[in-house]
Amino acid sequence: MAERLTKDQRREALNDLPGWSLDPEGDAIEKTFRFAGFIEAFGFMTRVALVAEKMNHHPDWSNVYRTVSVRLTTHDAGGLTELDIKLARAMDRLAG
Ligand SMILES: C[C@H](O)[C@H](O)[C@H]1CNC2=NC(N)=NC(=O)C2=N1
Repeated sequence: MAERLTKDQRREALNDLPGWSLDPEGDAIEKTFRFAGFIEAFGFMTRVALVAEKMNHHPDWSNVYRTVSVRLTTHDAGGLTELDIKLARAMDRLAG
């Protein structure tokens, strides 16, 4: 199972993830993605869903019209792990 990141590892990972922020407890990272419209937002979610399923690592997220709000945490570990960082990078790539 993936190990929770240390404080230093969390800080280092976030330096490399523009737009992502740590939640107050340090157990999750969050980002709000905004798209041109609903179809673009939903297309993003569809592409991410395929990657997430392949990784067996799934986002907590919600969609309102052209906005997708994302929170990444590793439920099995009760906090942030390398899997969340990997998925965050994939989401940034798929949003671009
Ligand atoms: C059994 C299965 O491996 C787990 O339930 C997976 C599925 N997707 C998951 N997604 C996330 N974000 N955290 C998890 O701990 C997790 N665990």
